[in-house]
Amino acid sequence: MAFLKSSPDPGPTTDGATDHVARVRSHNRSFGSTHVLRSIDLDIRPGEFVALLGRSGCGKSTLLRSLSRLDKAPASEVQVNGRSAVAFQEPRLLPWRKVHENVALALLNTPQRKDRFELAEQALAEVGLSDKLDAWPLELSGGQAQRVSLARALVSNPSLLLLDEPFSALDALTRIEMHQLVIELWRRHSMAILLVTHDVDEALALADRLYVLDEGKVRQSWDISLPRSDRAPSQPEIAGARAEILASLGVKPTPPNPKRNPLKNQGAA
Ligand SMILES: Nc1ncnc2c1ncn2[C@@H]1O[C@H](COP(=O)(O)OP(=O)(O)OP(=O)(O)O)[C@@H](O)[C@H]1O
Repeated sequence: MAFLKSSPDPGPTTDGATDHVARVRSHNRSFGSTHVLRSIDLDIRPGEFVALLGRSGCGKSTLLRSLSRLDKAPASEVQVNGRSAVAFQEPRLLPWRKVHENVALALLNTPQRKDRFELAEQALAEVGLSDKLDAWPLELSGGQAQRVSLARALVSNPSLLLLDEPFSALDALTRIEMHQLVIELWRRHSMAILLVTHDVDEALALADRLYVLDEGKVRQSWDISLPRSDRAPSQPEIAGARAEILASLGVKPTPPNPKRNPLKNQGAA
């Protein structure tokens, strides 16, 4: 079964349409004479998990900043319906605030201190850190700090969660645990997620849809219908999808090591 299908181009903007949490049309962003984003079209539907993949410097974080409103874009180019929240590559916790206070900082519109604490407590329980409420950020491991950052993004109940390479600094095992956690949170909260990543396998494992960005342009977009739990995809299926995605960026997959003994892997050596 082919699980990678070319996704149709986003249609024209319809006034008042609410079939999307984010809609980007002909979005350009330049810094001085450097054109970073060039006529980007992109849609994120409610509850959808979208990955944005591309080489370093192609404009992924710039697009995420437009979507998060950290960088102000014209409303005709970037529309986000509802609240968005971001988790960055570095957890960005305030070292002089306890863990629960760092999470509660995202609740500026919740006036009662007690309510802020309860919501922070709940969000920290969801990421498995009930025992770290009163810890200081410096007492956390990298993975735990990243969980706090996720709790801080979740606590405001966003309809769009923006993840800017939040797992790239973690070791491989912690990264797998974080993938599982994000999928669990995504299912429970039914929010849409945009994950910025360099990692083709991470995008394939997590996303429903994938946009490949290259030199500030959307090169290609795909629907991914890779079953997450019912049936593990076969190695050739994954390899085929990976090769197709890499080809859109003009990259060839790493060839097998010719010195490796092929019999060894078959258990015959
Ligand atoms: N505030 C800014 N002022 C000037 N140039 C900027 C600014 N923000 C981003 N850029 C430039 O825009 C380009 C794209 O940066 P961006 O951070 O979006 O890339 P990226 O794809 O997220 O890269 P990476 O994967 O390495 O994080 C880079 O050349 C960067 O130097």
